[in-house]
Amino acid sequence: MSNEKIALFTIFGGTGDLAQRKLYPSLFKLYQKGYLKDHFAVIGTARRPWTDDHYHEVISDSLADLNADQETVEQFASHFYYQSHDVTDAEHYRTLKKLSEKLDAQYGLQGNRIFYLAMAPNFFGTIAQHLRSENILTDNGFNRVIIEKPFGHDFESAKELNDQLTATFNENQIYRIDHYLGKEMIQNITAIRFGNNIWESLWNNRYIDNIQITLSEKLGVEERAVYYDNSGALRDMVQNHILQILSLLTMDQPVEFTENDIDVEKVKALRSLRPLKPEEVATNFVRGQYGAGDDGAKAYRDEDKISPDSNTDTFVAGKVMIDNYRWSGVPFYIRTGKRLADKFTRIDVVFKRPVVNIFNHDDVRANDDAATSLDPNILTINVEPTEGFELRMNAKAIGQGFATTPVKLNYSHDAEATAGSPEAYERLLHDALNGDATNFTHWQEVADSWKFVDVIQQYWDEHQPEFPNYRPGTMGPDAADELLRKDGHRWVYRN
Ligand SMILES: NC(=O)C1=CN([C@@H]2O[C@H](COP(=O)(O)OP(=O)(O)OC[C@H]3O[C@@H](n4cnc5c(N)ncnc54)[C@H](OP(=O)(O)O)[C@@H]3O)[C@@H](O)[C@H]2O)C=CC1
Ligand SMILES: O=C1O[C@H](COP(=O)(O)O)[C@@H](O)[C@H](O)[C@H]1O
Repeated sequence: MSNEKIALFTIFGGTGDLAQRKLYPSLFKLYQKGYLKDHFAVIGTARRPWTDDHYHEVISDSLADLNADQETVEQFASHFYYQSHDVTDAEHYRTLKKLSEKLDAQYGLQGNRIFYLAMAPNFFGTIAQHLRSENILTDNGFNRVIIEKPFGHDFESAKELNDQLTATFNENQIYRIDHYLGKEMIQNITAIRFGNNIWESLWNNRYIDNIQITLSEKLGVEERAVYYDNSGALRDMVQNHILQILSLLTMDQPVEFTENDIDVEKVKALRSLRPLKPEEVATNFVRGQYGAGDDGAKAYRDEDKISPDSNTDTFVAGKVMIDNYRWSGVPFYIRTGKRLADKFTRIDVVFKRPVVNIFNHDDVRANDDAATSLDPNILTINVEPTEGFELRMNAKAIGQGFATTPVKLNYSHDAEATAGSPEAYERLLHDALNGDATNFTHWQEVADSWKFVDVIQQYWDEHQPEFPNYRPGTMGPDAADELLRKDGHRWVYRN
């Protein structure tokens, strides 16, 4: 049976960085795998006056790292058409409509349309509005719109944007990208939780002590300084990726593994986040900005296109509580930042220690405490660069006598399987072609996430930070360690 998908992609922002670095290579991989074949076409659109021939060269260059054979690349690129225009100009859409109809007839696209908005978010509303007013949507096929992040700057702007989009598209036609949801190991969270009785029966406040989510980046803001300086780590990484991961870790079991059932549970989890009062922000959240490195690395404020007195956060750590029966009392520690020690994403699930240490009764008596000096079991989900799981347990140390020692059970996907597995954007484009929005964020999730984050951002905006406060190559400011220390915890990953 053929797996071929039929669609016309219209990429707004076809000359941009995202299109060239992520979208064209991902579409090409779908082409190599036969999901895209004869019945697809792509219109790239932006203001630059490119010709189709030049566009084909750009497509070909964007695939350079994939080492594909030239003939396949040329065949793939021949499905691409470039249209130069300004998206604020209604004339643009009339030309687009004509070209779309021509390509539909030429490639047999059955009215199926995917509109990919790979542009600055301030254009999303106007594009959606023109797609409606200029009758670009079809009656005979599907119409889906993929929206890049950021989805708004706060709850109000996100709502305004959503209202603009829903004036043209139904919620089930809107695919809000969160590329973390396309990552193999993030998708694995539901598999390990709901596919293993040992985990699901322990996945609650009786057995779990705390959960830590770390999204650490070694690089700085690179080419995206202007966007980042207006955003900061809280908006850039916490509102979306981290809260999405948190919702997958904490949601209750969906009735079925379907988009709707999963969405219902994720929304419940996000609605259970304990909202912070402004006066609680400083004790539950830490912000940071990197200074200069000993090796001559620039401070954030000295980076290109960054304001020299910028108060933008390049690091966030926080303690999040979830007020429901399953999670009451369990802290979720989150952190993310630029120019940290290394590039990795991991989740550490720290279990409660055994209540009695039969191997050392003095230990219990001395502490007068339920916890013992036995190490806690820790399940680590390595999201990247290694993909796999690690479980720390206590075992008998080899040899005479009886002492316990921590050991690790380790599983990693093998390098060959990982190399062949689809990249996040490829997976998500494939899902959108299939009409499956499970790994996209629904409006209610976006809304609840912004409401949680807005309180923190607003408090920060009203209070002057003491920046810079961490050195590049570290895991952020000392206050991020103190955040856990004062609860009697510590980060599982420390450098
Ligand atoms: N790049 C990345 O790694 C990531 C990007 N994103 C998001 O993706 C979106 C695009 O980002 P990115 O590709 O980096 O941005 P770029 O600045 O590289 O691209 C912007 C695109 O918009 C086009 N454009 C700008 N103004 C107009 C206009 N008035 N009419 C028509 N086209 C216009 C530009 O082309 P021209 O100048 O020719 O008009 C260009 O193609 C943003 O929402 C960003 O936040 C999200 C995650 C990662
Ligand atoms: O969304 C974003 O994510 C990247 C990090 O993504 P990863 O897949 O490389 O972990 C981040 O660099 C960027 O600032 C942010 O907008």
